[in-house]
Amino acid sequence: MPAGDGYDYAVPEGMELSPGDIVTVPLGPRQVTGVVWTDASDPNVPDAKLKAIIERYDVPPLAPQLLAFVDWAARYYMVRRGALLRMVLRGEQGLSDVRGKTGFRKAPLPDDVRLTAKRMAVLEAAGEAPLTAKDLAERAGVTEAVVRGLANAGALERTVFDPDPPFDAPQYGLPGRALSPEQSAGAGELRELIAEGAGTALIDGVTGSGKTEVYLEAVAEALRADPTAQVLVMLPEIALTLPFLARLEDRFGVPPAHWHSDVSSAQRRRVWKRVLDGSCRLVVGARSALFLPWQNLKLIIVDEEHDPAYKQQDGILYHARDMAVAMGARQRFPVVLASATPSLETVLNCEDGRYRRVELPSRFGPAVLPEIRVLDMRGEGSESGRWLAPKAVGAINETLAKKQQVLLYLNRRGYAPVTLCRRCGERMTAPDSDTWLVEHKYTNRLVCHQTGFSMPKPDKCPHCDAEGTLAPCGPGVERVAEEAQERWPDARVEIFSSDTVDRPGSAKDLLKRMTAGEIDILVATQAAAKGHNFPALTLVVAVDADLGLSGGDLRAAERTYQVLSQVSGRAGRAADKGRVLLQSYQPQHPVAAALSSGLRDDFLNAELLSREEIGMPPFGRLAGIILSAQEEPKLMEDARALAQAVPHADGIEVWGPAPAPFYRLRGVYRQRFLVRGTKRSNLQAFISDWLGAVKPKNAVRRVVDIDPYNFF
Ligand SMILES: Nc1ncnc2c1ncn2[C@@H]1O[C@H](COP(=O)(O)OP(=O)(O)OP(=O)(O)O)[C@@H](O)[C@H]1O
Ligand SMILES: [Zn+2]
Repeated sequence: MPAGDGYDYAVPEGMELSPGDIVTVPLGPRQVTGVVWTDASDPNVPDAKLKAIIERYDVPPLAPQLLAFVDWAARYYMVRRGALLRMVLRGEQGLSDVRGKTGFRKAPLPDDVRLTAKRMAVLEAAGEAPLTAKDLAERAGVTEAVVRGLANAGALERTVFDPDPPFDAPQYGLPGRALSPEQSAGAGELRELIAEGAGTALIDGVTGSGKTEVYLEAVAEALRADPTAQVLVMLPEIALTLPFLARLEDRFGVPPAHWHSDVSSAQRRRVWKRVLDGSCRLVVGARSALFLPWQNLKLIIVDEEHDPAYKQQDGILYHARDMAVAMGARQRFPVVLASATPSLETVLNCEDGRYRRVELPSRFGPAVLPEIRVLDMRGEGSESGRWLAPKAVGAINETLAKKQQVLLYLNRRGYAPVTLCRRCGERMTAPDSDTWLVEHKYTNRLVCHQTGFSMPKPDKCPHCDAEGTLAPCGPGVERVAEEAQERWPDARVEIFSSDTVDRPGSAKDLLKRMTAGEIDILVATQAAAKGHNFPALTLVVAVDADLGLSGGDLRAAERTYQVLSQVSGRAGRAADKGRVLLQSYQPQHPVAAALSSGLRDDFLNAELLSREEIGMPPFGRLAGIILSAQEEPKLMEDARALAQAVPHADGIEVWGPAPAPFYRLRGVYRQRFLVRGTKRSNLQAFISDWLGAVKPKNAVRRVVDIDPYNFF
């Protein structure tokens, strides 16, 4: 059924079915996996016309509360039920019957085996535990034929096994670490929440206060209270690191199941299958883990709840934190959010008494919060072509002299954000988008960060044909790293951004080297801001603390505040006190003031007030409607027709159409409406009436974004 809202099928004689059963059905010329939604049939479709269900899988049915949630979420996000169900079925390879599969594992190497590079890769990937030819080939990056060839040569042992064994049960009875009195009190409150069996709590604790230790107590309690309870610990993708998994393994005695975009298909299949049969009881995952086929979910932890990465930006535009809270409320289980910089949505929910607030105001152990200073770049700016102010250079000198580590934070990938022709002023843009190309020196290419388009950096200006006139403008991480290496030739300088850690494993390596003190200066984008513990890191410099304040985004100030406090929170997490320098051209901005004074709540209150004044979230509700088409006239026609058809509704306003900030992206033109309502408005009903009244023009795509976070 993952096609639309559902289809009717006939049940063949002798097949017993109930809602939630997973089946194979014919759909047009194909056979697809579907889920039985109801046994009620549509009286308008004569039984004789129905095609029959082909097969029912011998697995437990999806839980009734999961079906109900899919229905609810589909209505909330105004998408087809089938589209949401497709996310639930994302591990459907777990349906194939794999009992008694042939697997391959390490064997003593016979002398006469010819070893090629591909064969070596397989031998390296093979272990004591058997893997199917497919899984082993995937790990080694070769074809299955290579695996079979090695087995035939006697270098791998063939064996029959279950490739998706159940997960070992988490040992909730192990003692956790000794908690501080503050942490104990917090854990006590969460245990109360588990006993009550419902409600949302926020662990509001400064960076390094030990929020993880506290919520792990709640996890243990939920596992203990119900022998079939399942628990999900959700993190932003990027924070799902090895040290975090190791911490969970320490606490519960077994490696936790984990789920995110980088897990192998074998792991994905196993987790999905074992969540469905209920034997996998503890999953650590990124946002999509919310849609695993849970049987008895009893607790969700949402760590770093403020993180914008919880909002999915393509496909179904859901917000995983919001969905977790909604799921808990509808299925009656507790949800625990954690953050040092909670979102305004969550802050307001706490103030209105809807969420319980658990506070951890100080760092654990001897560590204290770093001292934060704003460097006024208007007075003490850097020399031209350089990006570090003299005071920052001085502080870095002192830190390196003490053999401590420095983090230079700049949320801009690449070498330079803009490439200009010095002769004619031409700004390099992508050929099919209104986006600037960013120079990446590392690869010597110009890259569009919106679409991923890239091209070699040309020798000549494409506009005026002058040679060698294309010049980088402004800094990216690569350029700051270049400056650091020039100034401190002996220092070990490395870059942490999605370009330098693009392979699975490379981020792990880099974090390991940083933790072990093998890097002196780490130049990093937001990728390094989250959750890491670098014991010898005592100085953080935000190279451009204003970046992010511009752009007219509703949440610009809030996000800048959050990311700068998170980055600052990396400094001085062990015994040595940390220092943070924020280079800013707007030192009087409330964000800078709140960071240096440490008066977070003043900032939050001021920000709440200004949102309330303009009726914006979290006080009002927003939805975006994005129209896109390859042909501009059709797009404009559709936009005008919609603009004329805006229905009247009390408390709801529609703005637009306006060109989206990137009007042309990948050759597609985009116009946008923004709908604002009050907290009580039914935006979905309004939008559905409105869009339903105007038949879309051919080839114009309309996407509804409920609770938008991005306005491009
Ligand atoms: N009770 C405890 N016993 C021993 N070590 C602890 C305890 N509580 C916290 N720690 C240590 O303090 C450090 C910070 O803890 P943790 O990572 O849980 O903080 P956090 O509040 O999640 O921080 P952030 O918001 O910065 O990610 C970690 O190295 C952790 O191991
Ligand atoms: Zn030119």
